[in-house]
Amino acid sequence: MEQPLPTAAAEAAAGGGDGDGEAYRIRPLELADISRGFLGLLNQLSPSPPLTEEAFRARFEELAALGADHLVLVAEDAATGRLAAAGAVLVERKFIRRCGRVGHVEDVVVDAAARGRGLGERVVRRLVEHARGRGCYKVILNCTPELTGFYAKCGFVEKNVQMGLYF
Ligand SMILES: CC(=O)SCCNC(=O)CCNC(=O)[C@H](O)C(C)(C)COP(=O)(O)OP(=O)(O)OC[C@H]1O[C@@H](n2cnc3c(N)ncnc32)[C@H](O)[C@@H]1OP(=O)(O)O
Repeated sequence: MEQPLPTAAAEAAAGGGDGDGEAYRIRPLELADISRGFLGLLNQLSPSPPLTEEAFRARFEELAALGADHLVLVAEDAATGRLAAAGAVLVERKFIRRCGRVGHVEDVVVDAAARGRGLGERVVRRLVEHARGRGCYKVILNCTPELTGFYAKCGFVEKNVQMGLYF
């Protein structure tokens, strides 16, 4: 039986479930989303080799075990049932800042055909609200310079620089 990630209740409590007659319903990722275009959506973010259903399920269950500290949101097109956007936030638990928490926004993507209608901003704002509801004192993300305007619209300000080391 299909179960949404257990973060669903916490996310709903933080303002989720806005399916009230809107064209897109933003909700937590479900196992069945593999057949609603989730992987194709992620492919628009970063082209990857195809993922088997088994691998998808294993990763889904791994993330579910993290509870509300890891939330993947998707936007479902109410008319077609296909996914039009996705994004994730994970909550880092620190020792500093009196054992403070930091939200990390990752893997935000809107289907090419649905861009420019405010969907990306809606997803990001919902991820931020989730992090705030989990007690985070800040939310951070990495992006290319071309996207700073988009994230500024979502309330972010530029701070420091990103560094990476790839294997
Ligand atoms: C942390 C990360 O995940 S970074 C990776 C981000 N994802 C990608 O790059 C994947 C490919 N791109 C996309 O999926 C989309 O273009 C997104 C997610 C960047 C934007 O999604 P959209 O739904 O098109 O954005 P949305 O319509 O919500 O835009 C909100 C506002 O930001 C503005 N905006 C959107 N994209 C940009 C941009 N690249 N530069 C500047 N402003 C932008 C819009 O004009 C809009 O402003 P307005 O309110 O004044 O009209």
